[in-house]
Amino acid sequence: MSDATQTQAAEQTQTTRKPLIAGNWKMNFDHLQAIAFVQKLAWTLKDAQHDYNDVEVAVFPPFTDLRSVQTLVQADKLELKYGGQDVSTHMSGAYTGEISANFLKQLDCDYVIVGHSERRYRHVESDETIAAKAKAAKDAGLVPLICVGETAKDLERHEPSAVPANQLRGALIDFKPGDDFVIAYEPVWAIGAGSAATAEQAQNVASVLRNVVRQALGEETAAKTRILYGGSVKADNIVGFMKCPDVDGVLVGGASLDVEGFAAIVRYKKHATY
Ligand SMILES: O=C[C@H](O)COP(=O)(O)O
Repeated sequence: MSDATQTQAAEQTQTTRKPLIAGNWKMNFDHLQAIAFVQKLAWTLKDAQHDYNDVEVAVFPPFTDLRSVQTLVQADKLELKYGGQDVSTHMSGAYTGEISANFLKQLDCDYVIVGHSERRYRHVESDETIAAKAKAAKDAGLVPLICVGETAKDLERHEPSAVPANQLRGALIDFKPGDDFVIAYEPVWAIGAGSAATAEQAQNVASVLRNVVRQALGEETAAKTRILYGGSVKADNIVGFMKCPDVDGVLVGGASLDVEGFAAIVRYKKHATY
């Protein structure tokens, strides 16, 4: 398929992919703060008449908050999705400190993040480990949100898309056509930096990543798979990313910890001209 045909195909299918705005809280908020945050977010979005069918919203609290979030979501019948920030490659047994995908599923998690750069680099997780985590999530009925991204050092030696594309190929090794997963392209140099990639940079890598999915799992899977951008996303830069044909949402870190700021990101269509 030529580049032009691929871009045209991407533009046509983007409308069928529901945008996902995801907040990764990282190691912030205890369970009481989590309850207060989710309640306030739900009220803010309700007041703003947010349509969750139009734009999906998910939060990724620390493990210790998940039961509280589940209780609140169920009691108040919230349409908010949630998930874990990491998962074990194992399902049960003598793995001190690990949390299995089945445990997350039992808490009605929808998603789980795998391969975040803070795990890849600070916890030295290999592509093989991340592939095993993505498989464990899938096998338990969770949708893995697979993070990929290049460091500033990678950029000295490679094209921007080279490392993320390789990471994605590695993570998808056990996936079949039709499987559900989400990809988050997070250039490591933009995470927590205060300065994001440009929309053009995000689109260029996202389109390569969609091609990786196309080559590995076929056109149908490539067309339905959502690709998020992450790295210093805020209310004042999200619109540029959401206009990219291959970007279907964002994974927000720091700016997801402020209810008003995160709600403004969720409501990006209100401050955009489409
Ligand atoms: O998971 C989220 C990313 O690491 C982005 O974090 P950030 O929005 O604070 O740059």
